[in-house]
Amino acid sequence: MIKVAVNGFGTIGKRVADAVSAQTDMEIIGVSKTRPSHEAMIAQKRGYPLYIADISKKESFEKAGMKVAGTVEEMVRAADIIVDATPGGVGAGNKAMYEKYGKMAIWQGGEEHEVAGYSFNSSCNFADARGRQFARVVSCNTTGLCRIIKLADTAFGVKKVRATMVRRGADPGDAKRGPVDAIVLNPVTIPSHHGPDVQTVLPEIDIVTTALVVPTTFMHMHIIQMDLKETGDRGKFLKMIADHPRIGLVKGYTGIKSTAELREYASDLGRPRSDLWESCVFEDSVSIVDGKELYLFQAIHQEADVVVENVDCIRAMTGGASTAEESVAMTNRALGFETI
Ligand SMILES: NC(=O)C1=CN([C@@H]2O[C@H](COP(=O)(O)OP(=O)(O)OC[C@H]3O[C@@H](n4cnc5c(N)ncnc54)[C@H](O)[C@@H]3O)[C@@H](O)[C@H]2O)C=CC1
Ligand SMILES: O=C(OP(=O)(O)O)[C@H](O)COP(=O)(O)O
Repeated sequence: MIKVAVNGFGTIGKRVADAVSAQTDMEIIGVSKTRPSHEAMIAQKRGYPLYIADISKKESFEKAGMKVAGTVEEMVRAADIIVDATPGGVGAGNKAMYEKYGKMAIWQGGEEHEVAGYSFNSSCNFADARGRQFARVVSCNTTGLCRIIKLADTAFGVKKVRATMVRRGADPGDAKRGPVDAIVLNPVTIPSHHGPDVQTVLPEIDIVTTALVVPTTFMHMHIIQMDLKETGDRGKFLKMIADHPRIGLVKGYTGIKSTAELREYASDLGRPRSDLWESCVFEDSVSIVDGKELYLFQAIHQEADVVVENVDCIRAMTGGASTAEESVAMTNRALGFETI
């Protein structure tokens, strides 16, 4: 059993903990919280040993009826590998602690590529993770871009990519963030960080991205155009998408044209937390113009797509599976996850 600790039990961390604990070859040995919040209560309910960054807060957890297993440092010592899902920028500060105890660690997309020197996506570079002490799972948008670009590149060769990300303003539980009434250019400058971030995984891809933020909470929407090296074949590409274990096809006949309907669909499917671990490509949007220009829309559930990638990254680094196909199949099976 691979002993996994989750440092930072928030939006991503709590999902990674549940996904890890569903696997037959991994176990959660601890999760960390800074305050006795509603998420700490859930950790306790799930039976995850609760560690705290600041041990002087122990009493406040105990007053709230929560058992504290120890400090984050003690949790790190007990683990084989740590998934660091602390807020962007905080995780890098934990590197010295992971180095001190010689532990493997995985950071999230809110950290710079340089924190690990290696960025991961299971559809693209699984084998390169083997034997590494550190890795970073790229951000939710970058994960969605990597999956579909790699697939198109495999099918027809990709000459260049131009993409725009329409990003959700805040996660559903994030009451403090906006915008409430604005379309925000984020950033105003071009490119957004997503293009260079894709190149940390797929360095040969010519890509420019732009991004804006809108007042929604569930999913990002990508408008993607790729110039192909060979003449594209729509039928072949749709079949490849349908066969991909991490990309789902939103069929035209479902009538789904929005993130709101996708959320309803995920909820009706009985997905935990309405999570869509797969990229959701709108079938009717997939178009090939003048033979070599591919266009499509895809929706990306920001809270979910990186979760399954973290599970695969654990296996890739620890040698728990020898190929991406093997790990992806194990991860999906344990979660009862079949793409839409
Ligand atoms: N929320 C999203 O849509 C996505 C987030 N990410 C990345 O995942 C990482 C985590 O983001 P979220 O889960 O959204 O953040 P979050 O704010 O929901 O959760 C972070 C958790 O870390 C805890 N924490 C804060 N400081 C800590 C410390 N010093 N030690 C231990 N725990 C601490 C907080 O209490 C909280 O539970 C970031 O790098 C972010 O960029 C990646 C993909 C999507
Ligand atoms: O990784 C994400 O987005 P990103 O791919 O745009 O960096 C998550 O949606 C977190 O984004 P946030 O930095 O807007 O909270």
